[in-house]
Amino acid sequence: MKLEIRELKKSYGKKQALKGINAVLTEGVYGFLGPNGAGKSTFMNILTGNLKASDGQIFYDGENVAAMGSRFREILGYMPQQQSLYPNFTAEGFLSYMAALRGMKKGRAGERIPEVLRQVGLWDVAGDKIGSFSGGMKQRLLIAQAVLDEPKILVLDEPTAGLDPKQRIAIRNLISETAVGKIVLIATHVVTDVESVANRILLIREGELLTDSTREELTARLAGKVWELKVPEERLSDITASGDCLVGNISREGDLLFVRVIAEQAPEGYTCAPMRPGLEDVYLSYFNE
Ligand SMILES: Nc1ncnc2c1ncn2[C@@H]1O[C@H](COP(=O)(O)OP(=O)(O)OP(=O)(O)O)[C@@H](O)[C@H]1O
Repeated sequence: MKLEIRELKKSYGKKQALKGINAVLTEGVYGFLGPNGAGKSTFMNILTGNLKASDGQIFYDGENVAAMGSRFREILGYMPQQQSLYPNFTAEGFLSYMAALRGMKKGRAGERIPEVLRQVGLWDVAGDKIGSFSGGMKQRLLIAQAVLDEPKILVLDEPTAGLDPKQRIAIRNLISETAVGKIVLIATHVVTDVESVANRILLIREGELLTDSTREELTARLAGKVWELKVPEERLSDITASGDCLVGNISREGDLLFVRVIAEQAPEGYTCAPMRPGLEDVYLSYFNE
């Protein structure tokens, strides 16, 4: 299974939102990371057929998806950013409706709906109205509709937006479980959403793909460059103003601050411990501006 994106471009008037994206996706989970306005939604909307590209093509196993039409949509599952789901539908009713929209046969929908409701942990509330659901439950229902027709390609746009930390973990685990055997693309600017689940990371900025690498390859580039400094509060501005390092997370213990930085060399004059680079550091190193 292969999804190939060739020189994909999109302009809105003078604004070039995608400037020629090239990528080859095979089975696995891809984290599609970039700051607001980078072009993630534009890319996802083109992939899911909601928006027309200005130029370029997408191929699925060598076949142009534009020519595949509804055959491509049938193998695609899409979880949009959270939207107002019909509050008066029950979870089960909503999935029946989505199954009908997708043209699923009644018998198959009847088998799949209980299956996916169980998978996302909503079986017990299958008959409850969506209006009574929490944000996390709604996200789970959106995942359920995306995987209902057993898509080969699963596209998730900001799957944990608006959720609390516990719900985020539950959604991430659910994505890992449902991802098996598929091409899964998760667009987000929340690094922790993809850190543990994605095999590959695509970084996008201003419509350009900066890198397509494994997490390990990306973090290896920062080996020996991430440090934690112990800094008295009054000296924090020295670090932020120095320009020698990128400043990441800051945590406090009493009067001392623990400041995570990326720097070519250990900053002098501070108690300093080397740290193992993570994806957050990678993100900071690309998108600090
Ligand atoms: N309909 C539109 N008309 C004009 N400009 C647009 C339109 N949609 C998006 N843009 C612009 O294209 C660029 C890419 O936007 P896009 O929504 O794809 O980014 P994004 O990475 O998804 O951001 P976010 O995380 O905020 O959703 C931005 O500069 C945005 O302002």
